Amino acid sequence: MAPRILIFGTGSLGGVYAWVLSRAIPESNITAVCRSNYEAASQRGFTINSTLWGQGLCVRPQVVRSVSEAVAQYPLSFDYIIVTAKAIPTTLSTAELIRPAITPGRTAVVLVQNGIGIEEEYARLYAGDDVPILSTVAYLPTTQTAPAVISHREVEHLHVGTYPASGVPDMHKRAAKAFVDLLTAAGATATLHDDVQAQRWAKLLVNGSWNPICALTRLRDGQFVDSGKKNGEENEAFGFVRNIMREIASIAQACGHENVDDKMIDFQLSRMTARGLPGLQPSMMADALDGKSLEVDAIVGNAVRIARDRNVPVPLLGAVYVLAQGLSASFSLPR
Ligand SMILES: NC(=O)C1=CN([C@@H]2O[C@H](COP(=O)(O)OP(=O)(O)OC[C@H]3O[C@@H](n4cnc5c(N)ncnc54)[C@H](OP(=O)(O)O)[C@@H]3O)[C@@H](O)[C@H]2O)C=CC1
Ligand SMILES: CC(C)(CO)C(=O)C(=O)O
Repeated sequence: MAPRILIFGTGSLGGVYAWVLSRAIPESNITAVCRSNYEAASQRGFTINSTLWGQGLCVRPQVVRSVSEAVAQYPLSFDYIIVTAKAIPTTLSTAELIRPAITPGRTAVVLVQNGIGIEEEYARLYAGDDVPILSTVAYLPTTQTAPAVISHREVEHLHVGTYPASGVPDMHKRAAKAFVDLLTAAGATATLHDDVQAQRWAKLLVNGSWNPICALTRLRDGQFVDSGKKNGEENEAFGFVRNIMREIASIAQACGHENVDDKMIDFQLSRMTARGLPGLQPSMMADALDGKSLEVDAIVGNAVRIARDRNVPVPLLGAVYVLAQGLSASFSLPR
């Protein structure tokens, strides 16, 4: 039987994964929890414009406003809950909000979110409940350009592993493999890892640097580097990004991920330089332009705290954290 899937927070990434999964399972098996794009998604479905797959691709999942509405329609039946809401603190946490849709022994929670340490509240809440927590790392540059209309470019790859990496029941490892097999059947690119945390740190090189820098400066990655060009002088903007990546790599290394090194930094930087101008708009920049709360703690603050615990000096990342935190706070002040 085709699995039944609940996508919680169906914006840019969630909309694209709804379309991807609809290539392997009936779209009626996919339920999308939506908020600001609810009207558009329920009336017209999601439209994906992709440089990889083509323009005007449409998917029409079941669209609901809440987890309780989804559960009322399909009680005890979700095999996967894919969390693609932003990893920001809310009064009732996302981990708590999805609880009614979880059937222990059946449902796996798939976290498709950037950052580090984002899995811990789920692992704490569901400890002993036989609920596999799958941690994933998404290379999928997407932006919602209008409600339920999403542009995607360049690359599509999901790294998947259990959280934690070891000491979990075999059933959790099987759930991770089954999810990778499902994406593969859908024609997507997914890699199964016994321990996905090194991949998380490798991606944090990109998100911990570019996301806050682009949010703070309102410049895309290529535009930011271009802003640092001076005749005959070293590009300070490029050097700044590299130095932040070096700080993130030194935290990763202190956590035992030695392959997050200068070579990997060069690789991540080369992806940006290959793109040219104007460059990519990271998801945190999209939120800053919309005046929304930023994923500051998931993407920067947690790494800074790990650095402090391990006595790793991160002066640049620490400064970026304080500034991005201030920017995020500014959006909730009355003007
Ligand atoms: N965009 C990208 O290129 C990439 C993003 N990521 C990561 O993936 C995650 C998702 O990012 P992205 O898709 O860009 O985010 P979006 O903001 O585009 O989508 C998140 C969606 O979740 C909805 N949502 C949040 N809370 C609720 C709720 N309580 N009930 C219903 N809906 C809710 C939001 O609604 P509303 O509009 O009302 O806020 C929004 O539609 C983030 O962690 C991001 O860092 C990873 C790789 C690439
Ligand atoms: C930088 C990017 C697009 C990489 O996929 C990303 O993860 C984000 O926008 O948050």
